[in-house]
Amino acid sequence: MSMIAAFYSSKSILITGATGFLGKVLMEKLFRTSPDLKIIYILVRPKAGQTLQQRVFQILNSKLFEKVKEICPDVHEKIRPISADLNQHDFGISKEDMEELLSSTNVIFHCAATVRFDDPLRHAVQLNVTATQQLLFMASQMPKLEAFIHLSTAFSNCNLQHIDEVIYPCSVEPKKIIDSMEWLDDAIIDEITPKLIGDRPNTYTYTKALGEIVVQQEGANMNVAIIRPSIVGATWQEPFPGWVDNLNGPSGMIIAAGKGFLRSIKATPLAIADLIPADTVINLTLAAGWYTAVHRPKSTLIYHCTSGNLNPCNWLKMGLHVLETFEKVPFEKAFRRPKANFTTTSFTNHYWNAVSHRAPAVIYDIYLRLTGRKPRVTKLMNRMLRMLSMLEYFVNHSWEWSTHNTEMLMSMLSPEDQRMFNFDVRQLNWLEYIENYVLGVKKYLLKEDMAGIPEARQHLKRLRNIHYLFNVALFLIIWRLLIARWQMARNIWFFISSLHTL
Ligand SMILES: CCCCCCCCCCCCCCCCCCCCCCCCCC(=O)SCCNC(=O)CCNC(=O)[C@H](O)C(C)(C)COP(=O)(O)OP(=O)(O)OC[C@H]1O[C@@H](n2cnc3c(N)ncnc32)[C@H](O)[C@@H]1OP(=O)(O)O
Ligand SMILES: NC(=O)C1=CN([C@@H]2O[C@H](COP(=O)(O)OP(=O)(O)OC[C@H]3O[C@@H](n4cnc5c(N)ncnc54)[C@H](OP(=O)(O)O)[C@@H]3O)[C@@H](O)[C@H]2O)C=CC1
Repeated sequence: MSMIAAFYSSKSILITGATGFLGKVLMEKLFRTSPDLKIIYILVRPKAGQTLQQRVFQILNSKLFEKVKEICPDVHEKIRPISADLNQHDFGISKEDMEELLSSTNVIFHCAATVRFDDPLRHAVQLNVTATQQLLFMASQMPKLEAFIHLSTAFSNCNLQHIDEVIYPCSVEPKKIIDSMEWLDDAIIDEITPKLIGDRPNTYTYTKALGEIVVQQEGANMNVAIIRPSIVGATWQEPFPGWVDNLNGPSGMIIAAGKGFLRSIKATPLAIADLIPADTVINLTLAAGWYTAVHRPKSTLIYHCTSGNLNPCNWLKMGLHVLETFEKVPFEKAFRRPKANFTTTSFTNHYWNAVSHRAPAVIYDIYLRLTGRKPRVTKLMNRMLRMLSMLEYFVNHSWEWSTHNTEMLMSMLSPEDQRMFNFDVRQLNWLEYIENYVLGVKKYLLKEDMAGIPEARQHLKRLRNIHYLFNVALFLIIWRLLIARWQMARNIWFFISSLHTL
């Protein structure tokens, strides 16, 4: 019997961010491996005109939960959505709900965060720091609490090159930052943001670092652990390979490349592409929850959930394999053929952005306008370029994350748990993983049917012919202009014609 699965059976578990990418994989795994668990409370806000129940219904009816519904048919009754907005005081939770949460919760998984890189500091602090502090305050009033697991990011200290499983101090104490957000106005916050984030690239990584310090300080008397995943990608094995449901990180870029929008990217080809599958992150998270509650380590343990030092893969290998997979499973209605390369200098990057990204978008929009349709490609292209500029930092640096705690945890698991909650990335075959990732993006994100592959291939052939025609036409126009204006070009032309008549 799995010790981890047995631990979660009959437990009341509170999850924040359960409607997010990792939160859903976490809930799925919990229900699949511990169908006897008592209840999962999820803090959810109503969104896009949907009630809490509708949001939960949508999640449970997705493909991700198909296996769970077989194993745990009463899953609907075991999820209790609680109306909560982490931006509000006490999260806006009703008195009755709060009482129930405080008296029943055994384990907390704190996954909610803003993962947007460019969020204004005030908003990022509110969600990634203040809300974490408030949740810890709630946790301190839970008599039955056994473990508090905080999801952070391996990039919270990305200003360092070698990162250990420790919490690093920030120049200003989180409490001072939280306080100052209350009285500083937006203009001043915007002005001081670059100074505060210092050599980190964005407010996300900075506020996640502050969040960790808060966890260490406020959670000193609790059983707390921090998980630091690197770049989370589609699932590797469970519940099935390739599941992904948002555009963050590499997924959006895979779409952009597969649809022919992304043709070049400024990246260091041999830098480590530290991707980690979502199910690996969740297996480690659940194992850490069990270990924290049962073994009660004396200090807050931090677990790096990264692949680089155990099973490294670089951007070149990854990029090439993504492109190779497009040949097997092309995406439908591509804008251009999927073909991309890496640029390494700012000059070549600007050049290829102009020639391969902006110019085709402008030309296509002119065509749309001429045929009476609404131009839209330049807008899409600008959005992609913005995203690309935000990701650039992460594809041009390499980090070394030590993984002593993660390896220690692995060694503490029974053989059964090592199989059921596998987070040993040494077993990951990158080529197979990337292929399934691209396939997953096609099926679950783009919702494209595999039956459409022959038509997608035909479309790519048409694009290739248009490309050849375009190049020939361009060549003839330039040549004609040269002959008209340049004596040397005329001489060459006469020379070639005379060769032909010989
Ligand atoms: C020689 C061979 C060469 C081979 C070459 C091969 C090359 C070819 C192969 C290529 C593949 C392999 C390499 C890939 C490299 C990837 C590197 C990844 C590094 C990741 C590091 C992560 C480290 C940290 C990890 C963490 O710890 S955390 C997780 C990471 N966090 C994020 O990734 C959030 C980022 N995002 C934002 O920060 C905001 O999104 C923001 C961008 C500001 C926009 O912001 P804004 O303009 O306001 O737009 P939105 O409101 O967000 O969206 C507005 C509209 O755009 C949509 N849309 C949002 N996004 C995206 C998106 N991506 N893509 C497309 N659309 C998107 C949205 O659906 C909405 O559509 P609509 O509803 O309007 O129709
Ligand atoms: N994905 C990645 O590449 C990585 C993620 N991480 C960390 O993992 C955790 C989960 O990330 P991921 O699942 O990808 O993120 P998502 O963006 O997919 O999910 C974020 C979750 O937080 C919830 N949330 C946001 N704001 C509020 C709010 N005001 N009140 C209540 N809930 C809110 C969202 O709810 P709603 O659905 O209502 O928006 C959603 O459920 C985060 O802590 C992140 O920092 C770390 C490394 C990499």
